[in-house]
Amino acid sequence: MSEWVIRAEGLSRNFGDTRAVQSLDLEVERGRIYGFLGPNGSGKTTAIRMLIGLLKPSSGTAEVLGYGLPAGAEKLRRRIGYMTQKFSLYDDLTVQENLRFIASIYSLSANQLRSRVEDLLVIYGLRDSRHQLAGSMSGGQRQRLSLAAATLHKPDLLFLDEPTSAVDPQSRRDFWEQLFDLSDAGTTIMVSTHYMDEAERCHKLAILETGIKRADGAPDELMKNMGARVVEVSSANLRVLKHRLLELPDVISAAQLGARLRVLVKNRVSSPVAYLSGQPFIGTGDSLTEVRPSLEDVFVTSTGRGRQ
Ligand SMILES: Nc1ncnc2c1ncn2[C@@H]1O[C@H](COP(=O)(O)OP(=O)(O)OP(=O)(O)O)[C@@H](O)[C@H]1O
Repeated sequence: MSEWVIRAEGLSRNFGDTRAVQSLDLEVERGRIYGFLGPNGSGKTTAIRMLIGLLKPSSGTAEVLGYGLPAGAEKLRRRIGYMTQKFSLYDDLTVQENLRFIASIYSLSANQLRSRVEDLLVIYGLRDSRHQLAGSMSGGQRQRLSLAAATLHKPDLLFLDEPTSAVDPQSRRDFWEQLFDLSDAGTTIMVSTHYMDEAERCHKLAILETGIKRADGAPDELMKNMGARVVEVSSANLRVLKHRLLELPDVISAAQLGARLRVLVKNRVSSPVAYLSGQPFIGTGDSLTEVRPSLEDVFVTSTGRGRQ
């Protein structure tokens, strides 16, 4: 039986005339990694801040780890970890001092504190830099330190708001390995991102645009039920071809990827390759192949946005 860690219904938040989050329904199961995928300003941070009880909803309800919000926010805070977009530790303390300082907030005994900090230094590869000032660390190291701090009290639920926006691809991959370890050990993780590859690693995700959830589900499921087929077109004349393709009523988008165009064709077209090949502006030297959808294609079809 599923065990819901987060349930929200009609969750909304306005800032003056800005409807930052609109009527968000959400169900997140224990031990899963759930993603919010959306561009800047789509409401990811606002949704997360409501779910941790930092921000009062304008309307709607949310229950997180069994606590109704905002009434249960104080109790909830002890059982969650939160890592924000910005580095929020002390630049002028060392790695070890930062962790010890945070640990002291959780009223651990001196022995527990020492042993937990030692464990975290090992888990997050920070043992050799324990005496380094946090302010002098690389983006990847700071991110590992932030994750160590957010998980210090072994939270049941971890909120990560665009955690990898300031790090290189290798650090991002390493970071995700750590998230999978945490998830395997039973921690539920909610992560916001605007990176497609990162969203694809989530067990489930919601695509947000202008505060509205446009689609949700497992990445595979979203790709399967996308409502469009994908054709890649190679041609010597991509720029012109792209504009002609976009004029067709059944073409949703045409995005150039290097020497190819990735064209999304509405599902009602039964044979998208034949449909495109039959257009008068497609030359004999052009090649067309149907390919598998990606999460970026799902994003384009569900939001109407994308690389045109
Ligand atoms: N405290 C606030 N006061 C006024 N407007 C706000 C406030 N916080 C967010 N907003 C507005 O609400 C909308 C959603 O912002 P939010 O930060 O939740 O989006 P986001 O998807 O997290 O984007 P980003 O990655 O840029 O933080 C934006 O239009 C933003 O300007």
